[in-house]
Amino acid sequence: MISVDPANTNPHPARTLVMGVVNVTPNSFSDGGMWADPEVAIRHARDLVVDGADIIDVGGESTRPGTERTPEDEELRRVLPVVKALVADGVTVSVDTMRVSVAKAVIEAGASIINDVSGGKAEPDILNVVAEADVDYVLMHWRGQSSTMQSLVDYKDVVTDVISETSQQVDAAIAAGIDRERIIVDPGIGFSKTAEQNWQLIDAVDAFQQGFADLRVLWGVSRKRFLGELLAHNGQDRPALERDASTMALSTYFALHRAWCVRTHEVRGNRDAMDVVARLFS
Ligand SMILES: Nc1nc2ncc(COP(=O)(O)O)nc2c(=O)[nH]1
Repeated sequence: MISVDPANTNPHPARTLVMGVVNVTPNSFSDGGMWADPEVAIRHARDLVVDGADIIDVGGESTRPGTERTPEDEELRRVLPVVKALVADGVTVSVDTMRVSVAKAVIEAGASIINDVSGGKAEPDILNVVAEADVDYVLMHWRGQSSTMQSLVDYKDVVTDVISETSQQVDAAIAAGIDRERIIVDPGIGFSKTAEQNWQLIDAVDAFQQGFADLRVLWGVSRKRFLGELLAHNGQDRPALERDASTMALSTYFALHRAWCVRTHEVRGNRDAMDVVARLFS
Protein backbone atom coordinates (compact mmCIF):
# COMPACT_ATOMS: atom_id res chain seq x y z
CA MET A 1 0.00 0.00 0.00
CA ILE A 2 1.56 3.29 -1.04
CA SER A 3 1.02 5.93 1.55
CA VAL A 4 2.60 9.34 1.60
CA ASP A 5 3.77 10.24 5.05
CA PRO A 6 2.22 13.64 5.80
CA ALA A 7 5.38 14.36 7.78
CA ASN A 8 7.27 14.33 4.48
CA THR A 9 7.29 18.06 4.19
CA ASN A 10 10.48 18.28 2.19
CA PRO A 11 10.84 21.70 0.58
CA HIS A 12 10.65 20.18 -2.85
CA PRO A 13 8.78 21.41 -5.87
CA ALA A 14 5.31 19.97 -6.43
CA ARG A 15 6.81 18.84 -9.71
CA THR A 16 9.67 16.40 -9.32
CA LEU A 17 12.43 17.33 -11.77
CA VAL A 18 14.03 15.05 -14.35
CA MET A 19 17.79 14.72 -14.80
CA GLY A 20 18.50 13.17 -18.20
CA VAL A 21 21.60 10.96 -18.41
CA VAL A 22 24.12 11.24 -21.24
CA ASN A 23 27.07 8.90 -20.79
CA VAL A 24 29.85 9.82 -23.19
CA THR A 25 31.48 6.45 -22.51
CA PRO A 26 32.10 3.19 -24.35
CA ASN A 27 31.21 1.01 -21.35
CA SER A 28 28.42 2.39 -19.17
CA PHE A 29 26.15 -0.44 -18.07
CA SER A 30 23.02 0.39 -20.06
CA ASP A 31 23.94 2.76 -22.86
CA GLY A 32 27.69 2.21 -23.12
CA GLY A 33 28.88 3.25 -26.57
CA MET A 34 25.62 4.74 -27.80
CA TRP A 35 26.73 8.31 -27.05
CA ALA A 36 30.53 7.83 -27.02
CA ASP A 37 30.99 10.33 -29.83
CA PRO A 38 30.66 13.90 -28.45
CA GLU A 39 28.64 15.13 -31.45
CA VAL A 40 26.20 12.24 -31.07
CA ALA A 41 26.06 12.89 -27.32
CA ILE A 42 25.23 16.57 -27.88
CA ARG A 43 22.40 15.67 -30.28
CA HIS A 44 21.04 13.11 -27.81
CA ALA A 45 21.21 15.59 -24.94
CA ARG A 46 19.27 18.14 -27.01
CA ASP A 47 16.64 15.47 -27.71
CA LEU A 48 16.33 14.79 -23.97
CA VAL A 49 15.82 18.50 -23.31
CA VAL A 50 13.02 18.55 -25.90
CA ASP A 51 11.58 15.47 -24.14
CA GLY A 52 11.40 17.41 -20.88
CA ALA A 53 14.72 17.03 -19.07
CA ASP A 54 15.29 19.88 -16.59
CA ILE A 55 18.96 18.95 -16.16
CA ILE A 56 21.39 16.97 -18.31
CA ASP A 57 23.93 14.83 -16.45
CA VAL A 58 27.05 14.31 -18.58
CA GLY A 59 29.29 11.41 -17.63
CA GLY A 60 32.73 10.50 -18.98
CA GLU A 61 33.62 7.58 -16.73
CA SER A 62 31.54 4.45 -16.19
CA THR A 63 30.74 3.67 -12.53
CA ARG A 64 29.65 0.15 -13.42
CA PRO A 65 30.62 -2.37 -10.72
CA GLY A 66 33.96 -3.95 -11.56
CA THR A 67 34.93 -1.36 -14.16
CA GLU A 68 38.53 -0.13 -14.32
CA ARG A 69 39.01 3.63 -13.88
CA THR A 70 39.04 5.83 -16.98
CA PRO A 71 42.19 7.99 -17.22
CA GLU A 72 41.30 11.54 -16.23
CA ASP A 73 42.51 13.14 -19.47
CA GLU A 74 40.26 10.76 -21.38
CA GLU A 75 37.32 11.52 -19.08
CA LEU A 76 37.81 15.23 -19.67
CA ARG A 77 38.22 14.77 -23.44
CA ARG A 78 34.85 13.04 -23.50
CA VAL A 79 32.78 15.46 -21.41
CA LEU A 80 34.19 18.94 -22.12
CA PRO A 81 32.86 19.44 -25.68
CA VAL A 82 29.42 18.21 -24.59
CA VAL A 83 29.36 20.49 -21.53
CA LYS A 84 30.40 23.51 -23.60
CA ALA A 85 27.75 22.92 -26.27
CA LEU A 86 24.94 22.40 -23.75
CA VAL A 87 25.96 25.39 -21.62
CA ALA A 88 25.89 27.47 -24.80
CA ASP A 89 22.33 26.18 -25.38
CA GLY A 90 21.37 27.43 -21.92
CA VAL A 91 20.89 23.89 -20.55
CA THR A 92 21.41 23.25 -16.81
CA VAL A 93 24.40 20.91 -16.97
CA SER A 94 25.47 18.47 -14.31
CA VAL A 95 28.74 16.54 -14.69
CA ASP A 96 29.10 13.09 -13.19
CA THR A 97 32.69 13.07 -11.95
CA MET A 98 34.61 12.33 -8.77
CA ARG A 99 37.79 14.04 -9.97
CA VAL A 100 39.15 17.45 -8.99
CA SER A 101 40.72 18.12 -12.40
CA VAL A 102 37.50 17.34 -14.28
CA ALA A 103 35.36 19.30 -11.82
CA LYS A 104 37.58 22.37 -12.20
CA ALA A 105 37.48 22.23 -15.99
CA VAL A 106 33.72 21.71 -16.33
CA ILE A 107 32.92 24.39 -13.76
CA GLU A 108 35.10 26.71 -15.79
CA ALA A 109 33.10 25.65 -18.87
CA GLY A 110 29.82 26.56 -17.16
CA ALA A 111 28.51 23.38 -15.53
CA SER A 112 25.97 24.19 -12.79
CA ILE A 113 26.18 20.92 -10.82
CA ILE A 114 28.99 18.54 -9.91
CA ASN A 115 27.49 15.08 -9.50
CA ASP A 116 30.04 13.24 -7.37
CA VAL A 117 29.03 9.61 -6.89
CA SER A 118 31.79 9.30 -4.28
CA GLY A 119 30.30 12.11 -2.21
CA GLY A 120 33.74 13.63 -1.80
CA LYS A 121 35.45 10.42 -0.70
CA ALA A 122 37.41 9.64 -3.88
CA GLU A 123 39.19 12.99 -4.06
CA PRO A 124 38.30 15.07 -0.97
CA ASP A 125 39.80 18.21 -2.53
CA ILE A 126 36.79 18.26 -4.82
CA LEU A 127 34.87 19.67 -1.86
CA ASN A 128 37.13 22.74 -1.84
CA VAL A 129 36.76 23.15 -5.60
CA VAL A 130 32.98 23.10 -5.29
CA ALA A 131 33.04 25.40 -2.26
CA GLU A 132 35.00 28.01 -4.19
CA ALA A 133 32.65 27.85 -7.17
CA ASP A 134 29.02 28.81 -7.31
CA VAL A 135 27.74 25.36 -8.25
CA ASP A 136 25.48 22.77 -6.69
CA TYR A 137 26.92 19.49 -5.47
CA VAL A 138 25.29 16.07 -5.68
CA LEU A 139 26.66 14.10 -2.76
CA MET A 140 25.88 10.42 -3.21
CA HIS A 141 26.23 7.69 -0.59
CA TRP A 142 29.29 5.63 -1.58
CA ARG A 143 31.54 3.12 0.09
CA GLY A 144 34.20 2.41 -2.54
CA GLN A 145 35.27 2.36 -6.18
CA SER A 146 33.52 0.18 -8.74
CA SER A 147 36.22 -2.46 -8.33
CA THR A 148 35.36 -3.05 -4.66
CA MET A 149 31.90 -1.63 -4.01
CA GLN A 150 29.90 -4.83 -4.27
CA SER A 151 31.94 -6.35 -1.44
CA LEU A 152 31.05 -3.43 0.85
CA VAL A 153 27.44 -4.34 1.61
CA ASP A 154 27.57 -5.04 5.35
CA TYR A 155 25.01 -2.87 7.12
CA LYS A 156 23.37 -3.22 10.53
CA ASP A 157 20.33 -1.49 9.07
CA VAL A 158 20.82 -0.23 5.52
CA VAL A 159 18.42 2.70 5.85
CA THR A 160 19.80 3.96 9.16
CA ASP A 161 23.38 3.34 8.11
CA VAL A 162 23.05 5.02 4.70
CA ILE A 163 21.41 8.06 6.31
CA SER A 164 24.13 8.21 8.95
CA GLU A 165 27.04 7.74 6.53
CA THR A 166 25.59 10.24 4.06
CA SER A 167 25.14 12.73 6.90
CA GLN A 168 28.84 12.36 7.71
CA GLN A 169 29.63 13.11 4.05
CA VAL A 170 27.36 16.17 4.21
CA ASP A 171 29.17 17.37 7.35
CA ALA A 172 32.51 17.05 5.54
CA ALA A 173 31.17 19.02 2.58
CA ILE A 174 29.92 21.80 4.85
CA ALA A 175 33.22 21.80 6.77
CA ALA A 176 34.98 22.32 3.42
CA GLY A 177 32.86 25.42 2.87
CA ILE A 178 30.02 24.22 0.66
CA ASP A 179 26.82 26.05 1.60
CA ARG A 180 24.21 23.60 2.85
CA GLU A 181 21.60 24.75 0.36
CA ARG A 182 23.90 23.86 -2.53
CA ILE A 183 24.10 20.22 -1.47
CA ILE A 184 21.84 17.60 -3.10
CA VAL A 185 21.93 14.17 -1.45
CA ASP A 186 21.46 10.84 -3.19
CA PRO A 187 21.23 7.41 -1.47
CA GLY A 188 23.35 5.76 -4.15
CA ILE A 189 20.99 3.01 -5.26
CA GLY A 190 23.09 0.19 -6.70
CA PHE A 191 26.33 1.38 -5.12
CA SER A 192 27.53 -0.97 -2.35
CA LYS A 193 23.98 -2.27 -1.94
CA THR A 194 22.41 -5.63 -2.70
CA ALA A 195 19.13 -5.75 -4.63
CA GLU A 196 17.23 -6.26 -1.38
CA GLN A 197 19.01 -3.33 0.23
CA ASN A 198 18.10 -1.17 -2.76
CA TRP A 199 14.42 -2.07 -2.27
CA GLN A 200 14.65 -1.36 1.46
CA LEU A 201 16.04 2.12 0.74
CA ILE A 202 13.39 2.83 -1.89
CA ASP A 203 10.66 1.61 0.47
CA ALA A 204 12.03 4.05 3.08
CA VAL A 205 11.89 7.04 0.72
CA ASP A 206 10.09 9.22 3.27
CA ALA A 207 12.50 8.29 6.07
CA PHE A 208 15.51 9.00 3.88
CA GLN A 209 14.14 12.35 2.72
CA GLN A 210 13.17 13.30 6.28
CA GLY A 211 16.73 12.43 7.31
CA PHE A 212 17.74 15.38 5.13
CA ALA A 213 14.57 17.43 5.47
CA ASP A 214 16.13 20.70 4.35
CA LEU A 215 18.09 19.24 1.42
CA ARG A 216 17.10 18.28 -2.09
CA VAL A 217 17.15 14.54 -2.72
CA LEU A 218 18.02 12.91 -6.05
CA TRP A 219 17.09 9.31 -6.79
CA GLY A 220 18.94 7.27 -9.44
CA VAL A 221 17.39 3.88 -10.23
CA SER A 222 17.25 4.06 -14.03
CA ARG A 223 17.70 0.67 -15.73
CA LYS A 224 19.66 -0.70 -12.76
CA ARG A 225 20.35 -4.38 -12.21
CA PHE A 226 17.91 -4.80 -9.30
CA LEU A 227 15.11 -3.96 -11.76
CA GLY A 228 16.44 -6.52 -14.23
CA GLU A 229 16.45 -9.13 -11.48
CA LEU A 230 12.86 -8.33 -10.45
CA LEU A 231 11.71 -8.70 -14.06
CA ALA A 232 13.78 -11.81 -14.76
CA HIS A 233 12.20 -14.50 -16.95
CA ASN A 234 13.35 -18.09 -17.35
CA GLY A 235 16.37 -17.29 -15.21
CA GLN A 236 17.42 -14.39 -17.42
CA ASP A 237 17.49 -10.84 -16.04
CA ARG A 238 15.55 -8.31 -18.11
CA PRO A 239 18.14 -6.59 -20.37
CA ALA A 240 19.10 -3.05 -19.32
CA LEU A 241 17.58 -1.34 -22.36
CA GLU A 242 14.24 -3.01 -21.56
CA ARG A 243 13.94 -1.57 -18.06
CA ASP A 244 12.49 1.85 -18.90
CA ALA A 245 8.90 0.99 -17.95
CA SER A 246 10.05 -0.26 -14.54
CA THR A 247 12.14 2.90 -14.18
CA MET A 248 9.03 4.99 -14.96
CA ALA A 249 7.09 3.13 -12.29
CA LEU A 250 9.66 4.13 -9.69
CA SER A 251 9.85 7.69 -11.03
CA THR A 252 6.12 8.08 -10.40
CA TYR A 253 6.63 6.63 -6.93
CA PHE A 254 9.33 9.21 -6.19
CA ALA A 255 7.14 11.98 -7.61
CA LEU A 256 4.35 10.84 -5.30
CA HIS A 257 6.81 11.08 -2.41
CA ARG A 258 7.88 14.58 -3.38
CA ALA A 259 11.44 13.79 -4.39
CA TRP A 260 13.35 16.76 -5.78
CA CYS A 261 14.58 14.96 -8.90
CA VAL A 262 14.96 11.58 -10.58
CA ARG A 263 17.97 10.66 -12.74
CA THR A 264 16.96 8.69 -15.83
CA HIS A 265 18.30 7.62 -19.24
CA GLU A 266 14.83 7.78 -20.83
CA VAL A 267 13.11 11.12 -20.27
CA ARG A 268 9.81 11.52 -22.15
CA GLY A 269 8.03 8.50 -20.72
CA ASN A 270 9.27 9.22 -17.20
CA ARG A 271 8.16 12.85 -17.44
CA ASP A 272 4.73 11.86 -18.76
CA ALA A 273 4.19 9.23 -16.06
CA MET A 274 5.23 11.64 -13.29
CA ASP A 275 2.96 14.39 -14.64
CA VAL A 276 -0.02 12.04 -14.65
CA VAL A 277 0.62 11.01 -11.05
CA ALA A 278 1.19 14.62 -10.00
CA ARG A 279 -2.21 15.53 -11.52
CA LEU A 280 -3.93 12.76 -9.58
CA PHE A 281 -2.37 13.81 -6.33
CA SER A 282 -2.34 17.58 -6.84
N1 LIG B 1 23.90 10.93 -8.54
C1 LIG B 1 23.96 9.74 -9.16
N2 LIG B 1 24.85 9.53 -10.17
C2 LIG B 1 24.91 8.32 -10.78
N3 LIG B 1 25.81 8.11 -11.76
C3 LIG B 1 25.89 6.89 -12.39
C4 LIG B 1 25.01 5.87 -12.02
C5 LIG B 1 25.05 4.53 -12.69
O1 LIG B 1 25.45 4.55 -14.01
P1 LIG B 1 24.54 5.21 -15.19
O2 LIG B 1 25.19 6.51 -15.47
O3 LIG B 1 24.64 4.30 -16.34
O4 LIG B 1 23.16 5.35 -14.66
N4 LIG B 1 24.11 6.06 -11.03
C6 LIG B 1 24.04 7.27 -10.40
C7 LIG B 1 23.11 7.53 -9.33
O5 LIG B 1 22.33 6.65 -8.91
N5 LIG B 1 23.10 8.76 -8.75
